[in-house]
Amino acid sequence: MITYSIGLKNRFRGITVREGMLFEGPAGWAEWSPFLDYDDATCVPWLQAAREAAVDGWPVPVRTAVPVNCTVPAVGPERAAEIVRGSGCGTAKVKVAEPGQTLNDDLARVEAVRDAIGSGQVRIDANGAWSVDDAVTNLRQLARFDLEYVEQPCAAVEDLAAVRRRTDVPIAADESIRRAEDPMLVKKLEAADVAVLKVQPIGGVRACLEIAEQIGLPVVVSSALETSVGIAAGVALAAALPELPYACGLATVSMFTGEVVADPLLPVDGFLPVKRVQPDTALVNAARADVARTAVWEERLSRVQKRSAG
Ligand SMILES: O=C(O)CCC(=O)C1=CC=C[C@@H](O)[C@@H]1C(=O)O
Ligand SMILES: [Mg+2]
Repeated sequence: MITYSIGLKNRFRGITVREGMLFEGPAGWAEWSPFLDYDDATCVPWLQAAREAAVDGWPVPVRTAVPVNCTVPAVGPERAAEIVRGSGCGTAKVKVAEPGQTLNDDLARVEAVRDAIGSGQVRIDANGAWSVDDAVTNLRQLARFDLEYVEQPCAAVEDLAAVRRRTDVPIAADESIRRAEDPMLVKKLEAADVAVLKVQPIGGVRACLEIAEQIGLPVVVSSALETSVGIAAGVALAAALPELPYACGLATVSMFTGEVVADPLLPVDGFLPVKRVQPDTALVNAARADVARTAVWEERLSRVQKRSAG
């Protein structure tokens, strides 16, 4: 059992360091890395996903490579353009509505990304930060950069449905699926055009495949900001889906300042290869968390294990 602690190049989702655990089972390596602000109950599906990776393995892939977007955090326009140009990806996902920033910050960032990517696709993610009215007015301005879709403009699924009826920009549901009691509400309320699925929060590749089948929407597989060990599970899902019409949000390894795998899952010409990965001893040792953080994670794991067994 390894606990890792790796810095992020830019603040993302309010964090600058990513922590998690890695372990090996008969089927291969697994990552368990629920965000630190999640309570124990929320961490249970994350553990199911790790068990699937370690014990059961993943379904047979139907493709050998997965198209991916580059992910642009809430940085300034110059840095945003640099990230896009350095990625080699034909699709970019841009974070908007960052706390403490303004619509003008978003407009400048999305404009820089549109310029950098040329005729490629630009999608944005508001992480549920807008009200329905704010979403409609902000999208009216942001739509001039030709958006592929907006991910989770508002927090409530009813609000997603309301925005969808008042804008031409397609809507993707992320938190409304991964953090909802009933992910199928998105379908019932016709709240989205695209379903974003993340393997760890949803409880594994097979759990995601089931949702994909039931929800009847095109799926974008996205990362939960993992090392290449966790990203491999997302790639396995994307590789097993019968249809994959959009680029996936799995090119996040480059957001880390370190890695645990010698041949990391970084995109080449906008695609990730479908493969399992193996941690490298020297890289793992460099990424290893200190004694205090390791103890925190070991306690967390044992609490969540008890909960998930009971
Ligand atoms: O989708 C991507 O391009 C990368 C993954 C990503 O954006 C996220 C990963 C982890 C936590 C989330 O806040 C965030 C998201 O909301 O989609
Ligand atoms: Mg999202």
